[in-house]
Amino acid sequence: MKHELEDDILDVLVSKEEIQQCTQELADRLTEDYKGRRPLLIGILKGACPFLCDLMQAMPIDISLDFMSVSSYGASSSSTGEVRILKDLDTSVQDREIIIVEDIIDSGNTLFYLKNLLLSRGAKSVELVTLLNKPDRRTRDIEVKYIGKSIPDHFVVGYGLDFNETYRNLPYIGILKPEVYS
Ligand SMILES: O=P(O)(O)OC[C@H]1O[C@H](OP(=O)(O)OP(=O)(O)O)[C@H](O)[C@@H]1O
Ligand code: HPA
Repeated sequence: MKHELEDDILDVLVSKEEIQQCTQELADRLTEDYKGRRPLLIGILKGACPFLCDLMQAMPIDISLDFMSVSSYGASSSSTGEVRILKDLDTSVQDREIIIVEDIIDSGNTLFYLKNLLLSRGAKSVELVTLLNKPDRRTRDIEVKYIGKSIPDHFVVGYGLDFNETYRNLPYIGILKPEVYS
């Protein structure tokens, strides 16, 4: 029998409808806070792509857009939390108001590093928006102003989030069946 992605999902944690609702609420807040300020939205590849696409279309204000791709060095063992930049920005951040867009914040290491990097490059302000937040996993003290939904410490996939580069195209956030890991 044909194997479908859905066969590997134990439970739907955040439905398509709930994702849409969280996204709209975040977009409304960002629209209100950033109108007239032309923020630079920076999407962190690859996981943030579906969320970024939906979020920016729900923000009827002037924005600009760029992307970064980063990879962690085994973050928790590094006190500086350094991450490797695989793709850097095309745009200068000097004096820009930045909104970093993420699908999920887990340890907080990626955003801790990126926020400090962009401030050191002369950004005027840097705020973080994430669809999902896993507070139980946090090892970095970072302020995340815009959070869609806080979730328990499950490994989740879908809507951009992957396991071994699979499941990113599921339209909802799901918990994987344990046997998929083993
Ligand atoms: O808070 P942290 O512990 O730093 O984890 C969060 C990071 O991990 C995920 O990316 P991942 O490295 O899996 O890359 P991907 O988006 O390409 O899947 C996610 O998109 C964040 O960038
Ligand atoms: O729960 C997760 N799923 C997929 N990628 C992730 N990166 C951090 N947390 C997760």
